[in-house]
This record gives sequence, structure tokens and C-alpha cells, in this order.
Amino acid sequence: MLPFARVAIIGMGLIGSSLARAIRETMPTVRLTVSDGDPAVRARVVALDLADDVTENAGAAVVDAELVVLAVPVGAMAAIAAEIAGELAPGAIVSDVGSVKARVLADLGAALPGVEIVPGHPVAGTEKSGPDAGFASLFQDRWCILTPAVAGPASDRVAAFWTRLGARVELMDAAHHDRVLAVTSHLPHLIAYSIVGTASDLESVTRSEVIKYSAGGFRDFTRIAASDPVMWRDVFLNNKDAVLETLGRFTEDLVALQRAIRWGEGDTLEALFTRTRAIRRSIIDEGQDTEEPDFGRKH
Ligand SMILES: NC(=O)c1ccc[n+]([C@@H]2O[C@H](COP(=O)([O-])OP(=O)(O)OC[C@H]3O[C@@H](n4cnc5c(N)ncnc54)[C@H](O)[C@@H]3O)[C@@H](O)[C@H]2O)c1
Ligand SMILES: O=C(O)C(=O)C[C@]1(C(=O)O)C=C[C@@H](O)C=C1
Repeated sequence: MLPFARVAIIGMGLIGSSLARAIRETMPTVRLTVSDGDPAVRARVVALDLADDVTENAGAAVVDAELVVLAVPVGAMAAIAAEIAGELAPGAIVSDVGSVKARVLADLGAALPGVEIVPGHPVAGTEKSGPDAGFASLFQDRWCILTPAVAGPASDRVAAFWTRLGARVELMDAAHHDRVLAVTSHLPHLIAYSIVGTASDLESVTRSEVIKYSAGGFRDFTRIAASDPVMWRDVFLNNKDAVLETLGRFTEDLVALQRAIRWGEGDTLEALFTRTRAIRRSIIDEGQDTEEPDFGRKH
């Protein structure tokens, strides 16, 4: 039996449109109604035939949905929740795909009293945005972390939904999620934005030279640094404490490396690099990645 027969998605960019495509592929009888604030996105959704209905307003999309998934930037979740509050069907479950969870759990809880809320985060994505960038296999064999205030029948149904889409589901405390993702996702993006910005600012390294010689490690950073500016602005503003804590520790470790280079402490450098190489190999051994460089996932 399907976990949900009628689903609404608000926000049809990379993640919302991937979700729509994955639903179409794995649960073709689900009635899918979607909405997006941008008329150009709505037009693309119609042209790509990604849903049964496309509505101008979020409220109109949710009226008979059993599951509503908010797939907008984290900073827009509260406004959407307020917009749909009076329109939800009795018993509807509201979820989301935001990259930050404690803020979203608080925002949705405040705007939707009495509604079953099951925040979620598929840990899968690319540096691209918009409905044309989505693809059905995005969530296949990837983690989807659910962070409900309390586990129960609602989170069981949302877990069954993501399992059906091919994801591996884990339940987690929202604040813990934000600390983990600050290390594994948010800080790496901040470093990429920073390093690419620094390189292009350096007077002796002109923009064209950066592009010309970026075949190596720097190219990986440019892919990450091409990620959506609004989405990532909202991630950092809404996971401020965990990111600042992680950044503090990172800065200390970076200064320790700076000292090791200055004082010629080769053993210190070699010991760290040996440890980090082992970490990369253990990720590959666990089948989470390949040795192939990932200059934009092929799909
Ligand atoms: N990009 C990733 O790799 C990734 C991965 C996992 C989760 N996420 C999360 O998924 C969410 C969506 O990210 P995305 O990459 O799909 O972004 P995106 O920019 O591709 O799509 C966001 C869509 O939301 C719409 N939107 C924004 N504000 C709106 C509003 N107030 N009302 C209606 N529509 C609105 C935009 O028009 C856009 O079409 C974010 O919360 C992000 O943190 C992203
Ligand atoms: O592969 C990428 O391009 C991503 O940035 C994906 C990534 C990540 O950092 O792992 C980015 C943000 C999300 O919230 C989840 C996944």
C-alpha cells in the first residue's frame, strides 16, 4: 500500500522537481499537486509535465494533500507554513527537505499548531538549481534524515515514503542533525566559497588564469562554490551556532598547520595527511564514493 495517495510539493527547484520525478517513477498513481512562487518555474514544470496540477499559490496546492513537502530555501519555510496553515486537510502531514533542521522544526511548529510535522533532509544534491536540474535517481541509496519532535505513526509514514523513493532513512534529533551537517556539509561549502573568492581576488591570479589552471583540486572547490547563493545564505543564517562552533575549531586546526609549515614540522604535516588519506579510503571501502573525480554528477 502507498504511504500517501495525494502529495503536494511547494518549491519546484532542484530538490522539489527531483522529488516529483522520483514519485512519478516509483509511485505513479500518486496524485501530485505542486506550486512555486516563480511563474517561470511553474511554466517549466508544466512544460516538463512534472505534476498533475500546478497552482499559483501554495495554499491552493495543499487543500486535499495527505503529505505536504516544503522544498524552498530554509529562510522561506516560515512564510510558506503561514500561507498554507488555513488550507491543510485534516490529518495532513507537513514535511520539508531543508538543509537545516532545528530552525525549520521551530518555524513549522509555531506556524502550524496541532499539525503533524515531520521535518526531513535528503542528504543528496548537486550545485545546480531549478526544475531542469532535477533527476529521478537523486535520492537512490542516499540518506534521508527525519527529525520529528517525537517519533510515531506520522514519521513512520514519511519514512516509508522516502524508502519507497530509494533512500535510506534515519531518525535524528534536530539539533544533533545541525551539528553533524555543520561539519560534513556546511563548513565544506563555506571553505569552497571562501577559497574560490580568495583566488579570484588575488591580484596576481587573474580570473582567466584561475579558470585556465583549475584542472586539479581547485576545480572541485569551484563546483561546490557554484551552489545556489540563496539556499546557502539561508543555511548559514539558520545554522549559525553550529557553523560558528565548527568554524572555530577548523580555524584553530588551520593555524596549527600554518605553524607546522612555518617551522618546517614535516612530521606533523605527514601525520595529518596520512590520517586523512585513510579516512578517504574508508569512505570508498564503505561504498559511499568512487575514486572517480566528481566534476558534476552525471545524470
Ligand atoms: N541543492 C541541494 O543540494 C540540496 C540538497 C538537500 C536539501 N536541499 C534543501 O532543499 C531546499 C530547496 O533547495 P533547491 O536546491 O531545490 O533550491 P532551488 O533554488 O533549486 O529551488 C527552490 C525553489 O523554491 C522556490 N521558492 C523560493 N521561495 C519561495 C516561496 N516563498 N514560495 C514559493 N516558492 C518559493 C523558488 O522559486 C525555487 O524554484 C532548500 O531548503 C535546501 O536547503 C538542497
Ligand atoms: O553534492 C553536492 O553538490 C552537495 O552539495 C550536496 C549536499 C552536501 O553537502 O552533501 C548539499 C546540501 C544538502 O543539504 C545535502 C547535500
